Amino acid sequence: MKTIIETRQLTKVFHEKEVVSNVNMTVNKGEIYGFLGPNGAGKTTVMKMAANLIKPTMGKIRLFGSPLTAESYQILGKIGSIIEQPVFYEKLSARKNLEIHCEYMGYHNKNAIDESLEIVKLMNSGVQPVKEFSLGMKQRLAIARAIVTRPELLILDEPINGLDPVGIQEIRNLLKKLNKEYGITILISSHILAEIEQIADKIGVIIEGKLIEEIEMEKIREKNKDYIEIMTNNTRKATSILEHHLNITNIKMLSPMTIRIYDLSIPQDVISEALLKHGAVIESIYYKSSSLEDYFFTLMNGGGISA
Ligand SMILES: Nc1ncnc2c1ncn2[C@@H]1O[C@H](COP(=O)(O)OP(=O)(O)OP(=O)(O)O)[C@@H](O)[C@H]1O
Repeated sequence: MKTIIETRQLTKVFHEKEVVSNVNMTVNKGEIYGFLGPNGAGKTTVMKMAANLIKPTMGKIRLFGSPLTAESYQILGKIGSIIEQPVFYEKLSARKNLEIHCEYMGYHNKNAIDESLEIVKLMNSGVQPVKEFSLGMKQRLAIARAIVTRPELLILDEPINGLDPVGIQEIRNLLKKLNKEYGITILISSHILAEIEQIADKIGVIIEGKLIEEIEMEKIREKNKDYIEIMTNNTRKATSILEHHLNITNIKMLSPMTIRIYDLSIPQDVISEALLKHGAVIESIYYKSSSLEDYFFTLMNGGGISA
C-alpha cells in the first residue's frame, strides 16, 4: 500500500510549549483520513507542517514516499489544501477567483476551472460576487480552488465547520465523490465525531498534541458490534444447543461461564426458550448495544470531543 503522508516523531514547539508531540501518522493512498480532536489539540499545526506552511521543531515528514524538504516543490504541487479560514477576492465571481488562483499557481488548463465549478455545483453562480455567497457556497468554492490544480492529496482543516445539516451533507457527498471517482486521498480534520465518522476510512485522534489512536473505521465497527451475552453454568452445552437447534455459529466463549452471540438474527426470547427447553441453566442473558459514541467517549474519557 502506498503511503501518502507519513510523520515520525513530529513535534512542534511554540513559545516553549509543545503543541504537537511525537506524532506518528500514516495516511495511505486512496484513504479518507479523519483527524479528530478537541479545539486546540494541534490538528491545524500538524496539517500546516504537512503542507509545508510551517516547519517542524523535530521529527520527519514524508509525502508521496519522499522526505519533505525545502526543495519539495514538485511534491507540494500534488497537494490541495484548505487550512484555516479561506480568503477570496470578495468582489469577484467564483470563476474569476479560480482564474486568479490558477494564474498564481502557474497552472494552465482551460477545462480545469469548468470542471471544478461543475464538481462543486457552482457552475450557475455566474457573475455573482463571492461576498453574496452563503457559507456553504464559500466552502464549496474553497474546495473548487483546492482541486482546480488536480491534486492527488487534499488537506482540509475543518471544512464543515459552521455549516447547516444540508451544507454538511453536500460537502460530505462532494468529498466522497472526489475520493471515489477521482481517487483523491483526503486528510480532513474536525472536532465533531459525527461529521466524519460517516466518510472516514481511518481515524486519528489527537489530544493535547498527542496522537492517542489511529485506527480503521472498519476495525472500530468490528469492535463495537452489538451482541447477546449469556451467563450459564455449562457453556459447552449452551453452545451446542445454539449451534444445533438454532443454527447460530457466530458464538464466542469469553470465560468458562460466559458466551457471546454476534449473530443477532435470532431474537433473545427465542434463544432463552431454546436453552431452557434443552436443559441449559441461564444465569443471565442480555442484549448489549454499543455505539461509536461510547467507543470515543471511553477513548477520550470526556476529553472534549463532541459526539
Ligand atoms: N503561531 C502560533 N503561535 C503560538 N501558539 C500557537 C500558534 N499556532 C497554534 N498555537 C497553539 O497551538 C495549540 C494547537 O493549536 P491548533 O490550531 O493546531 O489546534 P487545533 O486542534 O487545530 O484546534 P482548532 O480546532 O481550535 O483550530 C493551541 O494551544 C494554539 O494556541
